[in-house]
Amino acid sequence: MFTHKRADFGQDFIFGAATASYQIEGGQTDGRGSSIWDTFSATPGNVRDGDTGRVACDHYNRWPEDLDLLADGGFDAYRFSFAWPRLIPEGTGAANPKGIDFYDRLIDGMLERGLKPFATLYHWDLPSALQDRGGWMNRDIAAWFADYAVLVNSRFGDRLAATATINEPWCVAYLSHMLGIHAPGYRDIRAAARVSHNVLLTHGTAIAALRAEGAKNLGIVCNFESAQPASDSPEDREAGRLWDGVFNRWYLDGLFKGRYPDDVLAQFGPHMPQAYTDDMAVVSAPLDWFGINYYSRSLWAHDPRRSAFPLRQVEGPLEKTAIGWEIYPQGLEDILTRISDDYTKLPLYVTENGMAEVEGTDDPRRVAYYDAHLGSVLAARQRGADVRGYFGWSLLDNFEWAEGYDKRFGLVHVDYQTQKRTPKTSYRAFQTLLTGANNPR
Ligand SMILES: OC[C@H]1NNC[C@@H](O)[C@@H]1O
Repeated sequence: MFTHKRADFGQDFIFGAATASYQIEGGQTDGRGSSIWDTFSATPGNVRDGDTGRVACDHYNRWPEDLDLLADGGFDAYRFSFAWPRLIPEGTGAANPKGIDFYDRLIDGMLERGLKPFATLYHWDLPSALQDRGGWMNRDIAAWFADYAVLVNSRFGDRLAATATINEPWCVAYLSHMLGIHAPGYRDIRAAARVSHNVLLTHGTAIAALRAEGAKNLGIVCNFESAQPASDSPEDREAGRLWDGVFNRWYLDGLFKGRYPDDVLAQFGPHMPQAYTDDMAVVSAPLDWFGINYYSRSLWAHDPRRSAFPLRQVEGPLEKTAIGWEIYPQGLEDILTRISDDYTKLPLYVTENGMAEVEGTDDPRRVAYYDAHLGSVLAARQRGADVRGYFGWSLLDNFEWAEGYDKRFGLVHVDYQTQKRTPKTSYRAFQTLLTGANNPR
C-alpha cells in the first residue's frame, strides 16, 4: 500500500480518477456524430492492432458501475470529458437530445454518489464535420468551440465542480499536426505552427464566452515533461532546452505571460498565422485553476540533419513502464514548483498521473509509482505550490490512442471480451488511503 496517509494532504485536498470520452464510452449510437478518432483509427496503420474506440469500455451503457467503482474507492471527484460529437453531431448547429440526456444522467449519477464532476470540454474527439472545414487549422474553430462550450455550460454548468476547456493542447497541436501520431495525423510544420496558436486562441475565446455566461471554476489542462539534455555538450543542452520550449514553455508562456517563447517561434519561422500577436490577450485570459498532467521525463540530443527543430529523443537509462516512459517522480515536483514559482499562484491540480502495463501483469510497480508521485505532490506543496488535488490516470484500462488497448493505465482492469471490471492492487491502495479499509467488492 502507500507510505502516505490521507491526512498528509489536508482535509480539503481532492483525490480523483480520470478518463476521457473517446477512450471509454463506445456508444457510437443515439445520434453521436463521427469524430476524427473514428476516422483515424479506421485507417489501417494508425492504431496498434487496428483497435478503435467503437466499443471501448462500453461506458455509455456501464457508467453506473463505473461511478460505483469511484465511490467505493473513496474518491472525491471524477475527471471526465464531454464528447463534442455526441452533443453536437456536426460540431456546430443542432444539439443531440440523446447526447444531452446521457451526460445529464452521468453527472446526476456523480452527484448522487458524492463525486465532484471535473469536466473537460475537449479531449481530442473533434467532430469529423469540423475537420472537413479545416479543423484546428481553421481559425474559425475558436468560434465553433466557444458555441459548444456555451451549450455545455447552459445544460450542465450549474452541476460542474470545475471545467477545463482543452486537454493537453500540445497533443492537439504538435503530436497531431507535426508528428502525425494522433488524429488527424498531419506531419506539417505549417499546420503545427497554426494549430499551436489556434488551440490556445480557442481556449481563450471559450473562456471569454463562458465568463459572459457567468461560468465559474474555469481552467485548462496541459501536459508537461521534464525535458533534459542527453549529454552535457552545449548542443545537447540546447536541444533539451528547445524541447522544454516546444513541450512546456510554449503553453506556460502563452497562457500566463501572453507571449510565445522566442526559441520555438524561431523554429516555426514564417509558418505562424498572420497577426497572431493580436490574439495574445485572449490566449492569456485569467483562469481560476490550472491542470497539470505528468508522466515522465525525456532526453534530447542535437540533430544537425533537421532544418527545423534540430533535435532527436534519446532513450534514457531509468526503469521504464510498459509504454517505454522512464519512471521519474522528481519531474512532477519540479514542474509543480516551477509553475508556482515562475508562472502562476493559481490553484493547481495534478489532473493526470499514472503508468501503463500490459495485459495480465497488474504491475506490482504501479503502487510504488503512485506512491512516489504522491510524495512529489507533498514535496511541491512543502515548497509552496498550491496543489489542491490529484487525479490518477486512469480509472479504467481503456483505448490508449495509437497504442490501442495494448497499454493498460487503469486502476481497474477491463476484460474487453466480457467488459468485466476487476480492481487492481493500485485501486486497493487508493481505497485504503481514502477509506482506511480494503473493501473487496
Ligand atoms: O498516455 C496516457 C494519457 N496521457 N494523457 C492523455 C490521455 O488521454 C492518455 O491516455
